[in-house]
Amino acid sequence: MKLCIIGTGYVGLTTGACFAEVGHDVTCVDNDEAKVALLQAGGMPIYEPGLEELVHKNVAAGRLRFTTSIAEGVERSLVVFIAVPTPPLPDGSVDLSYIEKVAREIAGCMTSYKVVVDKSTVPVRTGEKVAETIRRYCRARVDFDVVSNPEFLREGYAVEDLMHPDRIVIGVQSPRPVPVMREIYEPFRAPIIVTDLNSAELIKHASNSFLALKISYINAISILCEATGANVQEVALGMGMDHRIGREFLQAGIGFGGSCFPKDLSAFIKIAEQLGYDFRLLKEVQRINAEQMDRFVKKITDTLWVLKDKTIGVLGLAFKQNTDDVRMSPAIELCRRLLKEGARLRVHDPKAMPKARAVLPEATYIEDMNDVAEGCDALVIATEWEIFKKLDLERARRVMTHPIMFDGRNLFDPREMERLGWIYKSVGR
Ligand SMILES: NC(=O)C1=CN([C@@H]2O[C@H](COP(=O)(O)OP(=O)(O)OC[C@H]3O[C@@H](n4cnc5c(N)ncnc54)[C@H](O)[C@@H]3O)[C@@H](O)[C@H]2O)C=CC1
Ligand SMILES: O=C(O)[C@H]1O[C@H](OP(=O)(O)OP(=O)(O)OC[C@H]2O[C@@H](n3ccc(=O)[nH]c3=O)[C@H](O)[C@@H]2O)[C@H](O)[C@@H](O)[C@@H]1O
Repeated sequence: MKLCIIGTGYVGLTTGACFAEVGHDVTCVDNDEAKVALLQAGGMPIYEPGLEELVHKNVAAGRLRFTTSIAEGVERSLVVFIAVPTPPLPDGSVDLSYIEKVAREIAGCMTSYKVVVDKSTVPVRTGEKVAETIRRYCRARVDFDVVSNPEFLREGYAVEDLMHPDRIVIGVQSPRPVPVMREIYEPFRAPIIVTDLNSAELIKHASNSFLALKISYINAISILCEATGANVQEVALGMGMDHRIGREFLQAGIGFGGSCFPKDLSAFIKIAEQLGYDFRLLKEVQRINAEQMDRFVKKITDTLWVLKDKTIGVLGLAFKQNTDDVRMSPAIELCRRLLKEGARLRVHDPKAMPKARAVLPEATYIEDMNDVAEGCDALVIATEWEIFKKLDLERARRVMTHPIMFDGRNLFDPREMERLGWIYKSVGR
């Protein structure tokens, strides 16, 4: 099937590569000329495990190409996916100007029937507006269908999630585009849910909000664990083994971040408000998340007392492991809070240092994670990278003024850390 994807970012690029991998003919479009030039030259604008190989393989096979021209992509394809940003506005609602602009541009160059699929995360009723816009701006007066096909991939596992999805959601206004959508997804062998446009859009916001709720729930439980000497990881395990609850998304920590959960929560609360419902449950999820960071910073200041002129080593800058993405990263937020208190920072991340430098220029960047502790008054774990479990703890202990670790991701065993001579503080244990 000939497919076009508009917006070659985390979602567009990984989706495009996976569609090509299963045999579709894919044209990825982006209006960022530098990004397209980089991709055409064989470079990669993002780090995502397995993606580079997939892109190179499918470009070489002639199934994947990059362009800055929407007209070229639309002309060549039957199905046009929209995967452009939907960032938050200051009041929490969604900036839909990228979607609207792309919808107009697609309409302007359509000369035959197209299926226009929204993959960006959008408020309920956006698909209806996209359809109206295309109708208004399509000079050629050709037929089209608008489909909502939300994306559920996680950064850091994007290729795996796309190749083996739990489900595919297809929201339609009529049955006409359903066979085409089924054909696109048939190679992925996943359950397909066909529903109406509004339900599909709600499924996406409701899913992300529920996952955020799960994290805030376990973070709230971590407070009770700390107050009673219980262990939040064991509580989470005991809860999660009930298959109705499930074990995932029960990792207590410094709170969730990233380019999606915070913005999607705000958006969902705003949409609910516009529809006449005060979604207080989700406001509480936001409040618990903000307080979790406050509590962690307080843990550091309670122990170190004055942070001014102290040196703190921070391991982790990405918003989670396996990615170089620092958008709305709790680790970056934590660094900013420590800098504000007057601390000096020695920081390291396996992949996110180039992107972090742009938003956190005040820190000293250390190439080797084992060199971070040198001269530090404390070490902080801010991102759940598996590799940090291999930190040379004995060497770190020797080169620090005092071996204190604040583990915001519960990577180490508290008893073992104490045995090794550390003052060790984690979350909910
Ligand atoms: N990042 C993620 O893990 C996930 C993101 N989403 C949603 O997918 C959407 C896209 O997110 P990301 O891929 O993270 O964003 P991104 O910022 O990484 O990529 C978006 C791309 O669209 C391009 N673009 C903007 N306007 C354009 C235009 N007029 N014409 C052509 N290209 C244009 C940008 O240059 C950029 O390369 C958002 O709605 C997001 O909420 C959904 C699931 C997962
Ligand atoms: O809509 C989106 O963009 C995506 O948002 C999330 O994916 P992502 O933001 O890539 O990352 P997650 O793995 O969900 O982690 C988000 C944040 O929650 C934190 N987290 C996650 C899980 C957990 O148990 N505890 C916890 O604190 C992570 O550290 C991270 O800061 C969802 O998991 C995806 O299904 C969705 O497609």
